[in-house]
Amino acid sequence: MSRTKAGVLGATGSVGQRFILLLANHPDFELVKLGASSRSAGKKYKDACNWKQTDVIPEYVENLPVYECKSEFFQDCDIVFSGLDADYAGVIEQEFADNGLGVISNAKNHRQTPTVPLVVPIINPEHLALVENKINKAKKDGSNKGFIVCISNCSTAGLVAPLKPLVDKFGPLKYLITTTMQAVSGAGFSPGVGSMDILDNVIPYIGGEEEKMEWETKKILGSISADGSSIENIPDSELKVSASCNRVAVIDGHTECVSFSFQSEDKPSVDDIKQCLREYQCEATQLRVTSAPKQTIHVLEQNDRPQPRLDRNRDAGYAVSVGRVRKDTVLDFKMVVLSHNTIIGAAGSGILIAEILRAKNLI
Ligand SMILES: NC(=O)C1=CN([C@@H]2O[C@H](COP(=O)(O)OP(=O)(O)OC[C@H]3O[C@@H](n4cnc5c(N)ncnc54)[C@H](OP(=O)(O)O)[C@@H]3O)[C@@H](O)[C@H]2O)C=CC1
Ligand SMILES: N[C@@H](CC(=O)OP(=O)(O)O)C(=O)O
Repeated sequence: MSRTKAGVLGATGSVGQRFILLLANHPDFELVKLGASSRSAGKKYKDACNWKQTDVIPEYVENLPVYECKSEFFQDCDIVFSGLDADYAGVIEQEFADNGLGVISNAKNHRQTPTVPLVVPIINPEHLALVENKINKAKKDGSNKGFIVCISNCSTAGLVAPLKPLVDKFGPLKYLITTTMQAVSGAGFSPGVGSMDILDNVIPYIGGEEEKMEWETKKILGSISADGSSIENIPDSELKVSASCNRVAVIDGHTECVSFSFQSEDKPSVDDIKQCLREYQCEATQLRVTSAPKQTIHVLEQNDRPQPRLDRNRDAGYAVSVGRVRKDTVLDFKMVVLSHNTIIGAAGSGILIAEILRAKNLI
């Protein structure tokens, strides 16, 4: 099978750089086009980009030209990954989809659209059925095959990862409370978080983050409509979610303290919870796609884990770590969750979604 040709929008930014690292030498994808703002367009990537990754820029990417983000320049791509600034992503991604391109987006703009799946690929890949239905329709009647898939907010990805297997096994949740400690890479590079603001400090506010976590959870845990064209969120009356978000002096890896209650009065034990999480295997692993984690959720027994520096790279950042699972005195249970915010919380999820679409011959 030949490699799938890929483009990256917002290629110079924090998420864009992570896309480039993950696509470099990827056996399934060939990175052929890069896009960013008009400030960068026309330059070689190495001159347009303020590279901040700990690995060097892949050699063949250094001299690739950067294009303006217009679909006419990306028609040779089979799939386009977007790490665009959310101030511009909405219009640009829609123009790409309207012109026949498939876009996997990290930006928030289209997440609330019911016909756009909001996917954490280790958790709800079944929502990609919306894309499958659209592509199959296009094959039949020649309609536009362009689509947008959104990746969730990075903190939401970590939150829902252990909850979905628990809901599948023990039934719906009633209450969910999370307090996050989010890495600085989540705030991007331009301008990002200043060192004078974050060193020796904690910032107890991340604009818009709490609202996103509270509603995105209900879409990701929601279901596909009967006609297969949209996602129906869990109603607010059935699940109450409360998020408190904080920025901490960590480079990569979002940590969350999560408490939750099930609707059912028939409660599982702490051991039941841990066993369910350990046994969970995501569809990507079953499909054996390239970046699938071997172990989707790592349950850690040491009482001081997970920690971002020690645990964020488990399964190359595609897995989520859970520790300190215990009974809660107010809700049913509490635990600590850690996820790599730019891998399973952003670019890595995009790659995994594309690998799943490719495994199903949809791209
Ligand atoms: N960082 C993270 O962990 C996560 C971020 N996200 C989301 O991903 C997106 C990107 O975030 P991040 O990488 O942190 O942001 P950055 O600020 O680091 O990068 C933004 C990118 O958008 C490009 N851009 C800016 N203005 C325009 C424009 N007018 N037209 C075309 N391109 C433009 C920039 O190009 P140029 O260099 O030319 O200005 C740059 O490539 C955001 O929507 C963010 O909310 C989602 C999940 C996690
Ligand atoms: N806001 C997140 C990053 C993110 O995921 O943002 P968004 O939901 O806009 O994609 C952070 O600061 O860590």
